[in-house]
Amino acid sequence: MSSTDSPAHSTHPVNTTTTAGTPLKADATSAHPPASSRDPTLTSNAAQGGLAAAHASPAAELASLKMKLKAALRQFPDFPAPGILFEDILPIFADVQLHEDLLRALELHVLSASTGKPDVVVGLDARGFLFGPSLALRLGAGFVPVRKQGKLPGPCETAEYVKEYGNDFFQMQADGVKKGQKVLVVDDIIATGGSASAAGTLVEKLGGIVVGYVFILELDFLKGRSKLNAPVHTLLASQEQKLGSSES
Ligand SMILES: O=P(O)(O)OC[C@H]1O[C@H](OP(=O)(O)OP(=O)(O)O)[C@H](O)[C@@H]1O
Ligand SMILES: Nc1ncnc2[nH]cnc12
Repeated sequence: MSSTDSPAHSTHPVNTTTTAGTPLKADATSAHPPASSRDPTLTSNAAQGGLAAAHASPAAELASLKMKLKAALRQFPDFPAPGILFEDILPIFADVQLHEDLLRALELHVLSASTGKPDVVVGLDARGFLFGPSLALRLGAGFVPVRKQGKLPGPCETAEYVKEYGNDFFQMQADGVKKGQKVLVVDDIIATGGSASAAGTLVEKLGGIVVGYVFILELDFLKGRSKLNAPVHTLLASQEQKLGSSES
């Protein structure tokens, strides 16, 4: 898998908004890097230059798809709490072509992984449900949800976790994953890694083997991947630091 190992970076096109308004194109700031800068996760020079229409390789196709996906993200300052720059992935799903591009990019990413095809895709409540089942179908894998506490019937395993803006409990049904099954954990965003780490803990409690984690977007300044004990694959990376932070 051509995993994005997310070296230090800071660049992506930025749409911001006032607290209640429509997102606006913004000037670059430390928290909102300039739109013209290159994103090191977009690795193909050809794709960056818009020359990858006829893809010479899966890597070139993936680079081209990433560029389109990244341009669709929106940022909302101070949501859901002051100091949080919220990354909104929903425009991807509102557009048929971008939705298709996302699934193709994730499929390319996973199929190039040395871990091979998983038996089960585990998606995290709630945004991991937006694409987890579709990706599972493409991979010929089952889909099993991790849900917030109190939503699942029958015997469940529970894990508490802390995320970028609060803490919560996750649950999985006790028979959701069978002993020895290979599991790919997917979610839209990794921030602190608390949510994904708790999901991995639940899978392991059920006897599953976590073969990898896949995210659309990584807030790599939070170093969430350090909490995860299996390969981490992210399509895009964003945000050098928290909104309002005085660090350079
Ligand atoms: O890496 P972390 O710091 O744990 O943060 C990442 C998690 O936060 C968001 O979910 P949220 O709990 O806001 O729930 P939602 O998907 O229901 O909006 C996001 O979808 C991830 O699941
Ligand atoms: N900054 C952020 N934007 C969107 N979802 C998140 N989940 C955790 N941190 C987030």
